[in-house]
Amino acid sequence: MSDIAAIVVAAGRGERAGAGVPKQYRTLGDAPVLAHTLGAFAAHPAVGRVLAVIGEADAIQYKMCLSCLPDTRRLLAPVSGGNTRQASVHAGLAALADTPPAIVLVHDGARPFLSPALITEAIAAARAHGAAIPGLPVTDTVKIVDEAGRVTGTPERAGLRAVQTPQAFAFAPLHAAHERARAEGRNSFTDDAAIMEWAGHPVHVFPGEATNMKLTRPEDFDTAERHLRRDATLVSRTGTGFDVHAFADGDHVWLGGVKIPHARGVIAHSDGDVVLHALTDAVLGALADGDIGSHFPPSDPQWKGASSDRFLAHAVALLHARGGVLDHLDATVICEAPKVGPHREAIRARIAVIVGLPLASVSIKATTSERLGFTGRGEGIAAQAAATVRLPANRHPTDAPGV
Ligand SMILES: Nc1ccn([C@@H]2O[C@H](COP(=O)(O)OP(=O)(O)OP(=O)(O)O)[C@@H](O)[C@H]2O)c(=O)n1
Ligand SMILES: C[C@](O)(CO)[C@H](O)COP(=O)(O)O
Repeated sequence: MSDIAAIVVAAGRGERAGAGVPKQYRTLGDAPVLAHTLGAFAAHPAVGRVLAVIGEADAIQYKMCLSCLPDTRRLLAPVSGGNTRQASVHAGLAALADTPPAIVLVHDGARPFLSPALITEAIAAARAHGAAIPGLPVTDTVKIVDEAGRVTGTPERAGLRAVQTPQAFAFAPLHAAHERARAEGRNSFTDDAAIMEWAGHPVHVFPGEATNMKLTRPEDFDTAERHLRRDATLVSRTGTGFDVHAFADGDHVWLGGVKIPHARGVIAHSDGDVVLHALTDAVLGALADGDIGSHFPPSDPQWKGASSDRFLAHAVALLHARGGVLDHLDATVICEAPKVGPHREAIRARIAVIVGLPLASVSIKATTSERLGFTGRGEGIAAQAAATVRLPANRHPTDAPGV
């Protein structure tokens, strides 16, 4: 089982959004808000368990959400929340404490647009820093105002971040901090990072996503519907990639981010992972944005021996930065040996985690070249790949006529 669990808090009443029904159960597109949110975690390859914290009276609405999800296998039975967000998160942590995960993600049920890449980033940042939260630079000037409406201060804007969820933590210290806050009657923390700060833990901030809005006020639902409609107007593009490395002395090769024992190694500036290189070129091809060599020149010493995960992650980050969505990856390894079959599922799982796709959208195939050519003679290994993405029409400079 994965050592990562997600707690989705959805026990609020949505007073500020109005409409007489908790906002997480209002319909957005073709499903309740909460179904979108839970679906994002349930489909993420790295998340093993998803726990919803719901209102005591909301069991029927919650069941409706489940009926909108294609796969509910990783969803645990929901638990009841408390009177505050803090109390609801505490209820979720308490429910996980008997079989604690290493990392827990805490997310608002009312933030339905988080991307798979943000979940991947949150997990990586929590592994690296213990406590990590997504945040965006503030674009308005922020004032501190007293009860009479008088400005009492203007904080330096450069150091401010508007923070979001998923907030990601090593489970044990977050659980302990929540327990301590509860025992000491500290009940007014508005996010989990604040509890960790209060308990003396450093918290790292990584870039959030402008689209990861929290539905809070009535007008937010119009923005959310517009966001969904924009998604429907994305145009599909396909890119292809191809890569070759010659065999040399060594005892392993890297394929799709997995180290595979083999009687030979490869000659390469990086780790020589033909699968990740071909996939990186395929994503860059779909973006019409050069190739792996133009983004990571082999002449640059910093890429010497580099793990190729970062090349593919970079290409996918470029796609997201342009408002695009990665839909599917497909690669074929061409070699006489090593045999890819025994490693296929591990490779698919690793790639799924690197790019934040569900496993069902990552395909790995292999073929020999019938002993013909350089692969047939065992002189080297090759891979070809295709990436299917969706992009906003006319967003990239190279879409403009004449460019
Ligand atoms: N007692 C609470 C309060 C909030 N939440 C959840 O925490 C998230 C962020 O809270 P917020 O946007 O404030 O939601 P509400 O409390 O529902 O909104 P409002 O304050 O307008 O009533 C939401 O997904 C909400 O359902 C919760 O699980 N339990
Ligand atoms: C956790 C949070 O979403 C981070 O921005 C926010 O603090 C929740 O605040 P709310 O008052 O419960 O909406």
